[in-house]
Amino acid sequence: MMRTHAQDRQPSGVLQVNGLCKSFGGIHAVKDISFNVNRGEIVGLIGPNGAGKTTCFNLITGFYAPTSGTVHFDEQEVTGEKPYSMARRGIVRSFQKTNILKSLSVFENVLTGHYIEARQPVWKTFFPTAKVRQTEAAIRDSAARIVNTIGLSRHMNVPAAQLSCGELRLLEVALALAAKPRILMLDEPAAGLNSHEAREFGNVLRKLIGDLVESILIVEHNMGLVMSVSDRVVVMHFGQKLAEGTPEQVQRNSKVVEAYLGANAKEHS
Ligand SMILES: Nc1ncnc2c1ncn2[C@@H]1O[C@H](COP(=O)(O)OP(=O)(O)OP(=O)(O)O)[C@@H](O)[C@H]1O
Repeated sequence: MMRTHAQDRQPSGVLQVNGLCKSFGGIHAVKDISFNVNRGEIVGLIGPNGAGKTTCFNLITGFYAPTSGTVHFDEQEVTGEKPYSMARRGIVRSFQKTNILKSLSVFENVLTGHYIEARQPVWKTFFPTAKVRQTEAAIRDSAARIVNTIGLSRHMNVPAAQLSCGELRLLEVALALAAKPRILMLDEPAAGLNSHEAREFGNVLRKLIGDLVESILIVEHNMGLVMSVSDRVVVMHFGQKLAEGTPEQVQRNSKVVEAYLGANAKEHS
């Protein structure tokens, strides 16, 4: 399925975040954040260090319960549900490195992700009934499709230990895709990538929309990647929403420029 650009469509909200707040003791990490992620969109969530992006991400994926505010997915309230429940609904996040088994091949890693999702014990593979054989074939087809879409088919049988940094980042996304996300949640997926690898990574993300996932929410410091891949960008600063708009709009927004310049000035002082 080809990607239809989000702006060509009627917006239809997959994820709605409303008035979300999270405090840790006296620290207000997230203060009254509201935004939508619509079907067919990639939304970038950006902001200087400590702005509250990861906290916001953890609230949406169920790793933290909000102090107040709501999260709706497909018009159903999911506020405060546990991560496994969010994942079952289709809100799936990727994890850096931790889920990759270095001695297994790319294909085997993605297969493993499917077994976890299908809750089919691997031993059943050795005593297959017709139904198990059918599930097995569907799992292998799905894993192959994911590896192809993610652009790692050349490395299908290569152990993960031999992959480059850029390929490992793609494999992390592939593992998340094995859990059949509707909205894919990526927290700094391009960490450590050079500009060429980040561009390739962005191209892959765009291919996923409308094919393997409905939407993507990406938290990322690599501005080149966020601005080239996102349909809309939400900017956070000191826990609050500072701006929202197309990449062009937020890059021209003087409050956004000031927030980043201020943060950089602090880092370099
Ligand atoms: N578990 C926690 N306990 C106490 N304070 C926390 C906790 N998690 C985050 N914070 C604080 O909340 C604020 C927002 O942090 P958060 O990690 O969400 O920001 P961020 O925008 O993701 O930053 P970065 O880009 O550096 O990862 C920071 O002041 C941070 O110190």
